[in-house]
Parts: sequence; C-alpha cells; structure tokens
Amino acid sequence: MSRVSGPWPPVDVEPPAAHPKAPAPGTDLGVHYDECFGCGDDVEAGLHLRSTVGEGNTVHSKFTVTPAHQGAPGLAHGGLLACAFDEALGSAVGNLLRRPAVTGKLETDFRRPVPVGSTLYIEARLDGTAGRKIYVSADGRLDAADGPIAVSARGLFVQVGFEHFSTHGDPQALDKLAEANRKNERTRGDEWEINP
Ligand SMILES: CCCCCCCCCCCC(=O)SCCNC(=O)CCNC(=O)[C@H](O)C(C)(C)COP(=O)(O)OP(=O)(O)OC[C@H]1O[C@@H](n2cnc3c(N)ncnc32)[C@H](O)[C@@H]1OP(=O)(O)O
Repeated sequence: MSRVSGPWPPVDVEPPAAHPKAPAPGTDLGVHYDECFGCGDDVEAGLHLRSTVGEGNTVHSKFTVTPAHQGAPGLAHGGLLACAFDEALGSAVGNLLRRPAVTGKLETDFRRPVPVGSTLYIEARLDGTAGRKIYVSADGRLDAADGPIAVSARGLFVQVGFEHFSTHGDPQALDKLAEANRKNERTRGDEWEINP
C-alpha cells in the first residue's frame, strides 16, 4: 500500500495568501490559549508546542516528547503526535490566514519511532484554499530542523464563523480568551477574516 493517499491538495486550489496583518517571519507566536492541550501553559501534561513564523507561508513548531506522552514504553503515543500536528497546522491557518477554522480531516504518516526526550521540529505550510476549505501539510523532523522526517501530516481545515465556538464551546472560556487576546496585538478580533 502506498504511503501517499493521493494528489495533494485533492482539489484545485487558490495559492495561499497570508493576511496583510499576519505576523512576519521570525515572529514568536506564543500561546494562543492557556488551556489548549497543544500549546497552553496551564496544561501540565500538554504538548507545550512553541511556534515561530517561517518564510513562505510556513510556521515552525517544536514539540519535546515527555514521559506523559508515551504509548509504548519510551516512545511517543501516535495520537499525541497527531495532536501536535493538529496544533502546528492550526497555528499556520490561524496565524497566517487569520481565519477562524477547525480541523475537518487530519491524515498522519508515522515514518519513524519518536522516543521520549526527543524533539520534533515541525514545519507546517499552507498549501492552498478552495472557498472555506484550507489545505495544509507538515513534516516533523527528529531532533533538528534538518533531521530525518519522523512524521508527516496533511490536513483540511474548514473556515467557520465565530458562532461555531460560542454555540458549541464554553462561552465563559471564550470571554476569558477574549480578555487575554485584548492584551495580545496578534490575536485582536478586528484583524480576523470573519466571513466564511
Ligand atoms: C491566532 C490563532 C491561533 C489559532 C491556533 C489554533 C490551533 C489549534 C488547532 C486545533 C484545531 C482543532 O482541533 S479543531 C477541533 C476538531 N474539529 C472539529 O471539532 C470540527 C468538527 N466538525 C465540524 O464542526 C463540521 O463538520 C465542519 C465545520 C468541519 C464542516 O461542517 P459545515 O460547516 O457544515 O460544512 P460542510 O459543508 O460539511 O463542509 C464544508 C466543505 O468541507 C468539506 N469537508 C468537510 N469535512 C471534510 C472531510 N472530513 N473530508 C473532506 N472534505 C470535508 C465538505 O465536503 C465541504 O466541501 P464543499 O462542498 O464546499 O466542496
């Protein structure tokens, strides 16, 4: 069976166009929500991804595997690795396009074991958009930006209105996030593309 599931993106796409107010290459993206399992500081056993904007519609993230992330003894759990890629891809979509979007589909290709103590260097890139559909992909390299690829992923994010989060999520938590965002230039609501 081929590792590659088909052409990517699977449909004709527009080339990705970063939002005019997207953070510049080199910008440290920080934490988008303290309680996020992917990046939040309040989640002790979370992944604590740290991300920086790269050149050419990319975001570079680092994820260090701890004993809390094990599946087999001494090795990262595949589901948590998929989570790291969801976060890295979502960070590329949210920060570069500034469109509210959720993961519709996430495909992962586990190519090498990822031991506890190792760091994945993930490069996520915008591949294109087709209406509300946003296609992204990423490679995660072991222990160095030019290390061997251990995991690759492809994702489809679907742009949604902000009501997706207020309807299905926790309004109090959203208020808390909005308050935090008011203190953070990069995530101000007036800089988002909100019309799906
Ligand atoms: C600074 C900030 C940082 C922000 C940094 C953020 C980082 C965090 C990242 C974590 C992100 C997450 O985990 S998000 C959480 C996990 N995901 C979710 O909970 C999403 C749950 N699913 C849904 O709510 C829904 O299914 C939606 C919104 C995805 C789609 O529903 P919808 O709005 O009714 O739209 P729908 O017509 O179904 O789909 C729209 C188009 O997408 C296509 N489509 C939808 N799903 C799929 C699919 N799985 N595979 C193929 N295609 C699909 C449809 O065919 C359609 O194509 P066409 O007919 O138009 O051609």
